[in-house]
Amino acid sequence: MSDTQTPNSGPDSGPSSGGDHVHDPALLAKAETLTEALPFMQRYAGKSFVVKYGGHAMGDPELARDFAEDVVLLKAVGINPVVVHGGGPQIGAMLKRLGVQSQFVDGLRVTDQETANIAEMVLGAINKDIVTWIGAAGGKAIGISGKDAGFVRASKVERTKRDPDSNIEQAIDLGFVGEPEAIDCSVLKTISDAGMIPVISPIGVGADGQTYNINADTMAGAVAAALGASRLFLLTDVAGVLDKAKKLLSDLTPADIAALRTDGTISGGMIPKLETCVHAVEQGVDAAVVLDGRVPHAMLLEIFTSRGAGTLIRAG
Ligand SMILES: Nc1ncnc2c1ncn2[C@@H]1O[C@H](COP(=O)(O)OP(=O)(O)O)[C@@H](O)[C@H]1O
Ligand SMILES: CC(=O)N[C@@H](CCC(=O)OP(=O)(O)O)C(=O)O
Repeated sequence: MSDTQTPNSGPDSGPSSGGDHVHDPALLAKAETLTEALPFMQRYAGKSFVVKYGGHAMGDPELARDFAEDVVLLKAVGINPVVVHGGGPQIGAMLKRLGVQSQFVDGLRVTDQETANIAEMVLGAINKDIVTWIGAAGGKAIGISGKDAGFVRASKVERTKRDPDSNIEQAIDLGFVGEPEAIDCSVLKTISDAGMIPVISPIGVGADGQTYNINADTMAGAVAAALGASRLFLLTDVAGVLDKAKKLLSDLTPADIAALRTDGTISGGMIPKLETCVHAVEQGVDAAVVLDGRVPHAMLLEIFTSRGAGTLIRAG
């Protein structure tokens, strides 16, 4: 320490004269926030957290900066964050610009070869943006898709729908929509062990080399399950899962989610999101959380304070 520096002369040390600042409530509140975080830091050190950053949560550059800072902070306190990103709205905008029609079935984009190519291109650009934000926040990120080192082998998603007239199950062809069949976690561990943060684009490769468009929630859940992650965070553009009266549901089990789906409370993109959460917790992930990505530092508040945010999903 230099001669001119005193123990309280940090950038935010407040009034410099007298002893009053020792009891400065703002300073004490900051110290309390840090000590409140301590048991959580101790509990989670060395654990993997998978964070899915949705396309809807990406719009605001300030929020993107906050998100990157949160991820870098997790890494700095010994947690291994793994980022999986979406980009649905951005893919939709590009398809529109190029005059390509697009439709969704249960939150999944029907994907022909041209759509798969465009999705891969748009997701690749988003991937590098996130890598750059993390770099700007002082972290080191490596951007990869499931094609890199072939780490996500995908297979075609098969869906059926019951025809209301004949009551017969009919196959629906979603094209090149894939789901992870096998994930090679050694690639992620190599990146994490080297002090870097993997940033994953939701593209997989089939046994035959075919490119598959994977819903980013599905990808995140599969990565979390394969890693045996402690937490799966799904950042989106709503406060969490809402009931029919738009009230936040703060805790859900897989049985609750099945009932919400049957009675139509959840629809669209929330369907694959919650399917993912159920799958992840049933595969051993301790908990999944649907979080509001519009709230600055939503993830830090959820992880390092005792006030929960969003909707927590645990195995029943
Ligand atoms: N019960 C529900 N509670 C909250 N959101 C819901 C519900 N049912 C459907 N949704 C929709 O799910 C959307 C989130 O999914 P999605 O659009 O795929 O987001 P993201 O791009 O962040 O993954 C919300 O914006 C909302 O429109
Ligand atoms: C098969 C499928 O639906 N793939 C998604 C992949 C991106 C995604 O999931 O992005 P969000 O998380 O932002 O919605 C798509 O084409 O939109």
